[in-house]
Amino acid sequence: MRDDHPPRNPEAGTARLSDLHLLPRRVYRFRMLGMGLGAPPIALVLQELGAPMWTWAWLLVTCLVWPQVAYVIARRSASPFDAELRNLMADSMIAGLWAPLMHFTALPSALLVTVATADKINSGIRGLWLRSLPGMFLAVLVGGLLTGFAFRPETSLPVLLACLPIMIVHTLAVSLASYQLVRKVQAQNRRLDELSRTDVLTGLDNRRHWQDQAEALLQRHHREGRPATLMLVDVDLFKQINDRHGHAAGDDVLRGIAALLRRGAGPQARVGRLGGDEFALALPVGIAEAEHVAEQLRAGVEQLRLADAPALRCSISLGLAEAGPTHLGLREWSEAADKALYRAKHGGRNQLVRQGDSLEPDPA
Ligand SMILES: Nc1nc2c(ncn2[C@@H]2O[C@H](COP(=O)(O)OP(=O)(O)OP(=O)(O)O)[C@@H](O)[C@H]2O)c(=O)[nH]1
Repeated sequence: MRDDHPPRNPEAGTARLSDLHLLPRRVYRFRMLGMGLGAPPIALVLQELGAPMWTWAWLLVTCLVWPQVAYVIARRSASPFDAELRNLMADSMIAGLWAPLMHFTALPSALLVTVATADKINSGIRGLWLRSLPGMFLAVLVGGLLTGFAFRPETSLPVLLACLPIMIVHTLAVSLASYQLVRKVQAQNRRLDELSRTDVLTGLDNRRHWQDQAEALLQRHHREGRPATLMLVDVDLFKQINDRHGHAAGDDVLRGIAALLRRGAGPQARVGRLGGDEFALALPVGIAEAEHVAEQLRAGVEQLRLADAPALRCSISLGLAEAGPTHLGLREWSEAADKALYRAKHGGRNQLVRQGDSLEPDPA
C-alpha cells in the first residue's frame, strides 16, 4: 500500500511545526492513491478465490475507510508526526495481512509487501522499515491462522494486468522523489561549496580561498613567466570609523570598498578579504599596470559616500609587490607586499607604496 514519507525526522529534533501540520494531508493523498491502486488486484484475487464476505468488507475498510480514519487520527493528534508514524506502521500490517488473505497469490502479495517496505525505506526515517517488519510478519501470521495458511501462489493474467498500475505509478513516484532529492542535494552542495569560499560580509573570496588562488597565480608566474602583482589593501583608521559612525556604518564601508575593488581590479584579478579591514588582490599584470589600478582604487575609495552616513570619509593604504624569483611561495610574496603596506601606513596613509620604494618618514 502506498504511503508518503514525512519530510523530517523529529527524532533528529529538526521537524518544523508547519511540516507537522502539513504531513497528514500529504500522506492522505498518497494513501488514497496507494490503497486505490492496490484494490483492483486484491478484488480480482478475492473473486478468483471465491473469498468470504468478510474479506470483501475488509477490502472496503482498508481501501476506503482506513485512509479517512488515519487522516482524522493524525489531524486530531497532539503530535501529528508521531500519529502518522503509527499509521505508516499500520499500513505495513495491512499489506502483510493481505498476503495470507489472498492465499499468497505471488505477484500481488509480493508487490504489496514490497511497496509498503519500500515506502518506509524511502521515508528517510532511520530504521522505520525495520521497525515495521515485526508488525507485518505478525499480520501475516494472524491472516494465515484465519485462512489456515491456504497457499495458491499462481497469478492469473487479469491479476497480473491489475498489478501494473500500482507497479508503474509507485516506481515512477519513488524515482521522481529520489531525483528531486538528488537535485536538491546537488544544489545545496554547490551552495555550501560557494559559501566555503566566500567572505560573508563582502561576497569576496575568503582568506583561504584567496590564498589558494594567489598561490596558483604565483606558481604560474614561475612556470610560464607571466607577470603577477600582489596588492594588499588596508582601510585607514578604520577603528575611528567604527567608533564615530557605528559598527553598521563600518560594515557598509567594508562592503563599499569591496565592491570598488571587485569592479576596479578587472575580471582576471582575484580579490579577497583577508579579515577585518584588510583586503588582498592577486593581479595577473606587471607592477606598472598594477600601480595604475591601485591609484584608481585609492582615488575611488576617497570618493566613496554612504547614504546612511554622508559625512563619513574613508581612505585606503596599499602595498604592492611584483612576483619575482625570490618569492618562492605566497608567504614570501605576501611579506614583500606587507612591508610596502607598512611603509604606506607609516608614510601618512591614503597612498600606495610598491616593494623596494624607499621608506618615507612617518609624519605622525
Ligand atoms: N565594522 C567592522 N569592523 C571590523 C570588522 N572586523 C574588524 N573590525 C574592526 O576593524 C578595526 C581594525 O583596526 P586596525 O586595523 O587595528 O587599525 P585602524 O584603525 O584601521 O588603523 P590603521 O590600520 O593603522 O590605519 C578594529 O577596530 C576591528 O574591531 C568588521 O567585520 N566590521
